[in-house]
Amino acid sequence: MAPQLDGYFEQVDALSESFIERLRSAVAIPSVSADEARRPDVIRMSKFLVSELTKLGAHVESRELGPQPEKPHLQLPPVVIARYGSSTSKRTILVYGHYDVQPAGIEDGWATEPFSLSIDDKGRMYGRGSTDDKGPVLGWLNAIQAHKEAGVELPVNLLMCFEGMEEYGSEGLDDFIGKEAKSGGFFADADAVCISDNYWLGTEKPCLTYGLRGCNYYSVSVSGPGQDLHSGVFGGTAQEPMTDLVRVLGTLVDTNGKIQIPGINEMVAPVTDEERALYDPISYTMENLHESLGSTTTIHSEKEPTLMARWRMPSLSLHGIEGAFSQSGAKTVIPAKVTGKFSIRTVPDMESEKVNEYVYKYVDEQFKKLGSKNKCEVKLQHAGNWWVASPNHWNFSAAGKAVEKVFGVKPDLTREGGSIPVTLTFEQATGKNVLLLPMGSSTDAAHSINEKLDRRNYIEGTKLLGAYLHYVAEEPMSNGA
Ligand SMILES: C[C@H](N)C(=O)N[C@@H](Cc1c[nH]cn1)C(=O)O
Ligand SMILES: [Zn+2]
Ligand SMILES: [Zn+2]
Repeated sequence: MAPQLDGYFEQVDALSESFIERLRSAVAIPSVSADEARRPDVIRMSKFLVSELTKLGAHVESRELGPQPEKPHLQLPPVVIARYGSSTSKRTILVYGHYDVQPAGIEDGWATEPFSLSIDDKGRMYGRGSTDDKGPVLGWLNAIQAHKEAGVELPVNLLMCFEGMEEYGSEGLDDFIGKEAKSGGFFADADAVCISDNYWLGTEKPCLTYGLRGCNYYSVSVSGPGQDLHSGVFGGTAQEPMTDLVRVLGTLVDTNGKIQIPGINEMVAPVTDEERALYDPISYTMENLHESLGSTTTIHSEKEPTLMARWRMPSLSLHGIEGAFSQSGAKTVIPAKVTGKFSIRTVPDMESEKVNEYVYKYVDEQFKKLGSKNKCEVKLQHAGNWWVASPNHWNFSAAGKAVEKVFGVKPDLTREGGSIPVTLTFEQATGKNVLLLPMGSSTDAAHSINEKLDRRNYIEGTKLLGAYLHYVAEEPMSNGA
């Protein structure tokens, strides 16, 4: 395999500038799934992928998912599915990624235009979606191209599934995967699944990830007055929705992250001694956290409770308030309706439905305690389950060998604090092992301002994805099903 991989690696290096241009084109499409006005751009991004994959010689289909639940005037973006190779003597690997991104605007504090790839002298490539998840998605396309141009045969059949609603709870995708994983469906012959959509723990050492937290995302709206009011004219005469909302939101979690909703923490599976022992060997320091956090304002001061808090415990975050005055300046308005957004990251053995029940009950109680005449409504916006898999499978061993080949180190085995709602769906629908093989590093600032992907992670990451396909082709079946 060595000469084949060497030829492939050389080709990746030779094509690296064109791979960066491919990422530049993708970042320039503001495919923000949460923003209705951006839906045409999300669709444009799907077309970009279809066109790139077609040029590479893949069989590509753009599959419609129908109207968006709750917003039926909007069509969901299509799922782009593709196949490269169909040899019955090769293993078939299904890869997943998403082409939608989180919202971003220069006014949020970005140092450069978020939808224009900007590369600094250290090779940091800034732009929304660079690491989450356009870089990794394009990594698969780059891997195909470099194989073709190096004249190296892809040692597996590659199935691809790229969606455009991941950052909005992967609406519509579960049913689609369920259907396509069945006999005769597009994904029916997958032997294993690989997802590149999370991050290394630090900046130097790659990792393989076998667990994710789930995410239940809520909105809580408080309304009263018929329209926004002048606070000089109406202040002191009307009960204010914003006052009620911040008081309710303030009861959900404390400064040290302890969730105040009864029943939530009680559902968490106890940590076993065996599990605790897994944390010690992981290469991670509080300095790594400070670097990625951009501050030292941590809740814990030690590595183990920090990693547990991220991977193994639930957390509740407040995200924002729709309808509130948020610009600079001093507008003296009383907003008539405000909607707070918060989410709970879930872990084993939390049950999503129960989490919802506890949240609704608690929010109602807290609002009632205020004795307000305003109206309060709490709703689930979307939910995705937690996932934990076995890393003792050929899918993981192959990825471990690929990491050693490309980066010269053994990867850490990690869990991830973020959520990829369809991971569990893929596992259940295909009945196959799912591996998370991240490309980006801990300092990439996914979802934040100044999101970036380092050139090294993108180019060596492309090598890694290709090398993984070679090692996966060679792994004996005995190691897992
Ligand atoms: C880990 C992945 N790259 C990611 O960012 N996932 C999102 C998924 C999500 C859930 N609700 C909204 N988006 C995340 O973890 O926030
Ligand atoms: Zn994301
Ligand atoms: Zn992502």
